Amino acid sequence: MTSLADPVPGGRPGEPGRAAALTAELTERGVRGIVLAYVDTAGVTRVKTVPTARLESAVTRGVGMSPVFDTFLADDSVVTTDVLGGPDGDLRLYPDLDRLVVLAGQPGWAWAPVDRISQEGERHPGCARTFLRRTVARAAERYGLAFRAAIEVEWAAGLDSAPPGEFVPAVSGPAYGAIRQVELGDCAADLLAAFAAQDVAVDQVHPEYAAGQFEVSVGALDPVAAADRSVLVRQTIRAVARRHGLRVSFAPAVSAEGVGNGGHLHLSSWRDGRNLHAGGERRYGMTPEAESFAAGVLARLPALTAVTAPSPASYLRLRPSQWAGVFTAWGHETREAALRMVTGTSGRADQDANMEVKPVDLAANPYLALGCVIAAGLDGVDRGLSLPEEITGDPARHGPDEAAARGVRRLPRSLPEAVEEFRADEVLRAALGPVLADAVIAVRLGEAAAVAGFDDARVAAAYRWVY
Ligand SMILES: NC(=O)CC[C@H](N)C(=O)O
Repeated sequence: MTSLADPVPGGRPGEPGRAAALTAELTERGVRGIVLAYVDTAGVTRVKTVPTARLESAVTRGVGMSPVFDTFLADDSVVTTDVLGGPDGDLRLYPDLDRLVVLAGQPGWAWAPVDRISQEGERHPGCARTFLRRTVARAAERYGLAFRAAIEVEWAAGLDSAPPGEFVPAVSGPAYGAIRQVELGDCAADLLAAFAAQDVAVDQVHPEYAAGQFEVSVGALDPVAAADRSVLVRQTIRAVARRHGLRVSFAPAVSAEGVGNGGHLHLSSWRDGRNLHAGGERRYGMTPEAESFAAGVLARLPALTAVTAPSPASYLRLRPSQWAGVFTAWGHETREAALRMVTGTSGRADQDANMEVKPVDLAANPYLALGCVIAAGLDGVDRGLSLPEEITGDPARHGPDEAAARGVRRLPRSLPEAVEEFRADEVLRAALGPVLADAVIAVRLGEAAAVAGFDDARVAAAYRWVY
């Protein structure tokens, strides 16, 4: 286990000088408190907040929080593993000062992601952010690889004045329609201003397919920063929307029917500043290593689903022909393939080429999802895997025999099915380590048990407002 003697990026205990200077600057800017955020195993963002004057103390000594949240469910009940879930113990939350942002959509507040560290100064084996950082460091040390990642964020805008628990779309009009853009225009403009003030590089914001649905795509960063950014983007959307009388849902399925909210993950692997997904001799410019990386991800998609689609509501979204990518297939710019090779505009492939993993939603803990996808890719590199034949069109149109002949499988249709795949996956479990792997299994089975006997509408309702 790593100790605090190793550098903790950002919130380095023993950096009181930096924290003091920052405290003065934040106070000057009218920041009253800092939101300290992390994402639990179930995918719920949990926070503590401290007054700005306590930042220095938070940076040097951390802020207490029980480890019990590692096995919290989305409905705030608790399951247990051999080592997690009891009432004992405490952890310290250390804010990462490199990622501290003054929140433009929540005047008076700043925000920072945290690492969770034991009272003795050991890294907590259940800390998802530490897991992702460890995975990225392993890729650098062992393979000389670095990554760039971005997580798309889809959300449904509902009226805050709707009866509690209900979703009433805040905008009307067709998918991708100008009507929706006009109806959300003031809020979207404030959102763009908030993102700009927070240094979140936005590629685009647009009305999406489902009722009240929008999407924002942001620029790629190193994986830990990309996961942090995904949490910050949601905090920002929620806060700005609220000031416009809107309530937002990032749930995989806001309603039982129709297209859901995805959290597609874009990832490229790099060596020595070169994008390995461009300029290579394999299909669509992939280098052999990028192809093996992609093939490793493709091979493990059924087990990855337990991490990337972690909610019972995820399986309302993961249905064929709804752009969620529910078959183990890859293609070039193919919207129904679980793995889509994106080559970008001609002339920019060396910057833009990446792979998009679609069966990912925003119930997923972004640190666990990115770390597990990277671990799967690295295993593909280890094994020198090649990609099978690509697909075009919707795999759903193939009968079972043809699909089997092409090696195309439907991803798990339920959380318990996904858990069975995950349980059998030694590579993912080893990457996570036993504490986190057991937490994933216990929490997923707990979520499945919590909705046993529910019909689809009740499942959608149970998770509509928690992520
Ligand atoms: N444009 C899109 O890619 C839509 C994605 C879709 N909403 C999903 O659930 O993944």
